[in-house]
Amino acid sequence: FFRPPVTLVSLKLEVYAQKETCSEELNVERLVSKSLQKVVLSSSIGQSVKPNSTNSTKLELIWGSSMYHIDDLPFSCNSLPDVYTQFRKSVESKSKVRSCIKIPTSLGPAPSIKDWGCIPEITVLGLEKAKVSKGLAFVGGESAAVSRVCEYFWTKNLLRTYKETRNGMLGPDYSTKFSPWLASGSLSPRFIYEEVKRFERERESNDSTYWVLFELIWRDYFRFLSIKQGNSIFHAGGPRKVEANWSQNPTLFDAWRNGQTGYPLIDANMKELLTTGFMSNRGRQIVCSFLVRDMNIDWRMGAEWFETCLLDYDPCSNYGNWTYGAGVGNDPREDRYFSIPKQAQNYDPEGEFVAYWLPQLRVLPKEKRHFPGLLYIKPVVALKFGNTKTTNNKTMGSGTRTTADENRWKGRKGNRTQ
Ligand SMILES: Cc1cc2nc3c(=O)[nH]c(=O)nc-3n(C[C@H](O)[C@H](O)[C@H](O)COP(=O)(O)OP(=O)(O)OC[C@H]3O[C@@H](n4cnc5c(N)ncnc54)[C@H](O)[C@@H]3O)c2cc1C
Repeated sequence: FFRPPVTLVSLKLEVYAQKETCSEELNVERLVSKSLQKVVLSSSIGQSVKPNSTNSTKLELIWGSSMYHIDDLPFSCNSLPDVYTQFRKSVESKSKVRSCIKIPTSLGPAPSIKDWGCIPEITVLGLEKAKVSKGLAFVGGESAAVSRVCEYFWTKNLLRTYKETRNGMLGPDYSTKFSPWLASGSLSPRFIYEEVKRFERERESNDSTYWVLFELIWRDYFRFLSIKQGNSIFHAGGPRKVEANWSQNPTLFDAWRNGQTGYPLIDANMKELLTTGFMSNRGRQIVCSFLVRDMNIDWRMGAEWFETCLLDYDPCSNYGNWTYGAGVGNDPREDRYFSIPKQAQNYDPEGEFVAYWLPQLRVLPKEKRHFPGLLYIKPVVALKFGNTKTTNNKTMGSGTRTTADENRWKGRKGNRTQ
């Protein structure tokens, strides 16, 4: 599936798309380019013209997905720093974010294409519209994306407080919710950068206004890392080739993906993902840690489930974050355990989030909602560090991975995950 952010068939018969970095996407680029060379064109008088080197339709790939342009990095992608902070400090001091290109006043007439096809209604696909009162109703396209930037920054003034609210889990406004538009190419990170800078000039400049850029630099970092690390971001051992004895227990994995683990914080997050295609960053870190640390399940199964469900799925950010979460990413300091009792206490102290997604918990007093005991599903695994609220985030080591598990996985995901 090819999702070019901008695809224009001009009168010169060129197709423009954004340059991708990961192997499956690069393969699609090659296939599209090859197929375009075979496109038979109609001349102005309606005759078929044989494609040749001068008249065949060309695929023009343009770098456009990151905030810092790849050509403006102070190092080549192959010598990218292995630690995020080094990358961030380097680009912040040595590179400049390019301005957005001005929108042309006119693009000329649209090419005459008889049948554009149509996008099927979701009911035709056997799906139903989810009824979610506490979330953002994502609408596709650039206009909706720009409206969201305008709403979040200017109308609601939420950029001022982003750093304090960004770890929330419930509602439309604890974080920007820009990611689905960024992933589909409907929103440029350079546009967000310009709007942040304008906000800082016209309203206020503080830690929160900076923090949106800080997060967008993470996004850039994962994209550039995918060039440096190639397919190793899809491999069990990750870029560091860590040997670990992961399980692929289907019962445990199904409990996780269907939100039936017996831990309301995990189940509520997984139900949100299944229903809406979105999950907060806090939720993603918690369910990832639970899958790999408490369940010891192969992190790639989790990453692939996210790939299936997420509206903002992007191979670089998804597999990049999963490798970090599983402790196989290039920076071992990011190898963290998220204690469910502690996360529940800090980020959902009133049990509002879990009660929203798991209505059966609403009758319980707030302090019982995260550990409802016999009133809820029996936990499918015990927590590594028990149910105490005082457990700190811990760094854990990993064991040795078996060849049998590795072979089973190869069958599912092809070459990319060898
Ligand atoms: C296991 C896991 C998987 C993830 N998979 C994806 C994915 O497939 N696609 C995706 O876009 N993000 C992914 N993320 C990153 C992050 O969770 C989402 O970008 C964020 O939750 C989107 O919500 P938001 O736009 O409101 O973020 P905000 O908090 O408002 O952040 C603003 C923007 O910064 C970027 N950003 C923020 N955090 C991160 C991060 N950790 N890594 C990379 N970029 C970040 C995003 O583009 C985001 O839109 C993943 C994180 C984890 C822990």
